Amino acid sequence: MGCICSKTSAVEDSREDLTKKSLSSQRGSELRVSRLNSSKRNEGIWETDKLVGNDVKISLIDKKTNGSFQLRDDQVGNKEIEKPELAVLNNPGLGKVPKAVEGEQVAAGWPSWLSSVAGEAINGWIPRSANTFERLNRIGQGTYSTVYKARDVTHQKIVALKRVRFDNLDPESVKFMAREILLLRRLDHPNIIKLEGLITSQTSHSLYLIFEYMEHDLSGLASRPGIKFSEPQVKCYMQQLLSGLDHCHSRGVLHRDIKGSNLLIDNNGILKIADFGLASFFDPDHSVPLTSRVVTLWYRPPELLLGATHYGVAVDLWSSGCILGELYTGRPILPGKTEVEQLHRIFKLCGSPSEDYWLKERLPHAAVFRPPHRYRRSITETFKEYPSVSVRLIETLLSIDPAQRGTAASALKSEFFTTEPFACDPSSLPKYPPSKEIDSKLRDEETRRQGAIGGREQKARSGARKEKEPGMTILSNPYVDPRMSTRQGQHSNSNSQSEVFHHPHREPVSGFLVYPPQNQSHVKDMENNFGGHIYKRPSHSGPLVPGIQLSRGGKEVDEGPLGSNRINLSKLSGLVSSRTTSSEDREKKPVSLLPRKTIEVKKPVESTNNVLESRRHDKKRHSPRILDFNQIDNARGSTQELTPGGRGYMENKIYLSGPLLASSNMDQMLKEHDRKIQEFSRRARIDKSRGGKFRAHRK
Ligand SMILES: Nc1ncnc2c1ncn2[C@@H]1O[C@H](COP(=O)(O)OP(=O)(O)OP(=O)(O)O)[C@@H](O)[C@H]1O
Repeated sequence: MGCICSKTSAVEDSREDLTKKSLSSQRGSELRVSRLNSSKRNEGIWETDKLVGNDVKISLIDKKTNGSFQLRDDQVGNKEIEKPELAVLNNPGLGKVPKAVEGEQVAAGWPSWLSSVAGEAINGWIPRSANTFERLNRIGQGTYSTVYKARDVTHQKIVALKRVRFDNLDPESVKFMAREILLLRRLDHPNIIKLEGLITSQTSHSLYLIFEYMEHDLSGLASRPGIKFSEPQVKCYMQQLLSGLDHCHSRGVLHRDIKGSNLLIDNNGILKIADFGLASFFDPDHSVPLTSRVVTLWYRPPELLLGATHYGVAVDLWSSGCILGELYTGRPILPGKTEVEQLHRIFKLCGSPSEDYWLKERLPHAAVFRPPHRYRRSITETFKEYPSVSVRLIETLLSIDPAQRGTAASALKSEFFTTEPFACDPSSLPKYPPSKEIDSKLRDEETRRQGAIGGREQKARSGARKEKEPGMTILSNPYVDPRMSTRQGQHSNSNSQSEVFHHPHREPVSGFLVYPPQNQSHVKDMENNFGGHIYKRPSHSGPLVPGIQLSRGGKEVDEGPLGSNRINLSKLSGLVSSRTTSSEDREKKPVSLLPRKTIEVKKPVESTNNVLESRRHDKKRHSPRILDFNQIDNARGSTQELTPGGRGYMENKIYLSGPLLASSNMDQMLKEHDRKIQEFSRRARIDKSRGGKFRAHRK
C-alpha cells in the first residue's frame, strides 16, 4: 500500500486524489509520492510525465533515480497505489526515459541503442570501461551468454563478467536483456547475486554484466566426483535458496529458472540465486498473462507444461522441490526428455491431477495432455529412505495444485528447518575446488572423446570380423550420454537403456549425497518410478545431449504455446526455455516418424502488459505440432519412441539389420545371381572376340 500525497511545491502535505483531472493539471509538476513496498516505505519525488489521449496512461518519473512507472487505469482515482513499480516493469514500453535523460546517458558513455530502448535499466549508472578489466578464463557457457572470470583492475578484485547475447539492432532483444538488469537492480539480498555494474561504451555493440565472483554452482558441485552433502548441508543450501526466493517474491519477482546451475555458491558456503534472464515481475493482485515457456524442463511445474499463463510464486517452489529431491537422491528426480515425457514422469511421481483440478484450472493443453488413466501419488514411497520431515517438504513443494505448494516463507518455517539436525552455518561447510557446470561438461566431453577413441580402436580391431557377419545388428543409440557414467559412475555399457537410481552412498560417485540407505529397495522403486529412461542433463548451454535438437547457439526451436497452433509433442522438447529464435532456427523442419494426431490449440488473449513476452513468441515459427501421450506409457523405457526435437527414428540411426528373406528364397536368389554373372562374362568374352565393345546393359 502506498499513497501519493501532494505536489511538493504547492500542496505539500495535503493529500489529493489521483484523478485524471488532477494529474492532468499537475502534468510536469512535482509530486511527493510515498510508496509502501512490503514492509518498507519508500519516498521519492515524482513528476507526471504524459497523458495519452482519453486512455489514461500516466507515467510518473522518479526525480531521484529517473525511474518511471505507469499508473494503470484502476490506480487512477485512488490515493493509494500498491507496488507502483510493478506497473512499470511489466510494461516493456516503460524501459524508456525522457529524451533529455537519454542525452545525458549517451554523454555519460552509454551507447544510444541501449539508452533509447532501455534507459531505465541503466539509469543512475555510469558504464565501466573494458580496459579496466583483465579477462581471465571462461567459466560459464549459457545459451544466452558466456561468462568469464576477470580481474577488476580498478578495485583489485576478481569478478564474473557475463557477456549477454542479444541483437542490439532489435529493440525487443535489447529490452529483454534490459529486463534482467532492471530486475537485478531491484533485488538486494545476501542470497541473490549482486549486479555490480555494466561494461560497454558509446561505440560498443556488446554489453557485459559485472557480478561478484562465485566459485561454484550447485550443478558443478553435484557432478564433482566424491562430493557428499550432509543433511545439515542440504538444509543450509535449501534455507538460502528459499530465503533468496522469499526476497524475490516479496519484491514481485518470479525467477522462473531455478535449477542447479543457476544456484551459485562461494567459498564461504553462501548460495546466491543467479541468472534472472527469464525472470519477470508479477503482481499477485493483478495477474497478467505470462508465457508458459519458462523454466528448464526438468524443473518445470505441471501447470506450465499444461500451458498455464496465469501463475505465481508456485512455479519457483516446484523447482525448489525438484532441487530438494535432487539433493537427497544425488541426481535430477524428473529428467524428462520432452514435455510429454516430463508430464508423464510428474504424474507417475506426484499422481495425476484430480477431476477438480482439471475443472478448476481449465489449462490450455489439458485436453491434450490428460493421461488416459489415473496415476497414484508415490512421493512418500519413492523417498522413503529419507527423513520424514524432508519428505513432507518435498510433498508440499511438489504438489500438483500450485495453491498447495505454500510460499517460500512458509517453507522456511516448516519442520524441515525447525527439527534437528538443523541447517549448518554456511561458513562451516567444506571448501571445494572450483566446481562449475562447465567443468563437468568439459569432463564429460573428455570422457566422450576418450570413449570415441577407444571405440575407433575397438572397431579397427573387430572391423574385419564384423564385415564377415552379414545380418549383424548395429545399434547406435545417440541418447546414451557418456556423461551418465561420469555423473553416476554407472552405465559403462553405452547401449544400456535403463535408468538405475543408485543410492549415492552405495555408489561413491558425484552428486548430492546425504543419508546412508537402510536398504536398497528404493533403487527398484526409482527404476519403477522413472520408467527406465536414460536421463540427460537439461542445459541452456547447447546440445551436449546428442539427438536433442537445439538450434544454432544452443537455443531450442521454440514453438511457444501462444498462437493458433497444432501441437507436435515429438517437437515439444523444451529442455530450454527459449528467449529468442533466429531465422535460421525457424527454417529447420524437424522430421517426425511418430504416428500423428493433431490438435488445435486456441491462442490465449495477450495482455498489453505482456507485450514483450508475446512479441518473442510472435517471432517464433508456429508450425504444426504432433502429440501422442499414450505412446509414453508404451515406450517401456525405449528412448526411440521419445524423440526430442522430433527427429524420429531415422536420425537416431538405430539400424536393426537381420534376415530380410526366408533362407529358401535366399538360395534361389544366389543361384540366379550366379547365373547372371556367368551370362555377363560369357557375353563379354564373345563381344571381345568379335572386337566389339562390351555393353553392360545388353541382355
Ligand atoms: N557470478 C558468477 N560467478 C561465477 N560463475 C558464474 C557467475 N554467473 C554465472 N556463472 C557461471 O556461468 C554459468 C552460466 O551463467 P548464466 O546461467 O547466468 O547464463 P545463461 O546464459 O543464462 O545460462 P543458461 O543457458 O543456463 O540459462 C553458470 O551456470 C555459472 O556456472
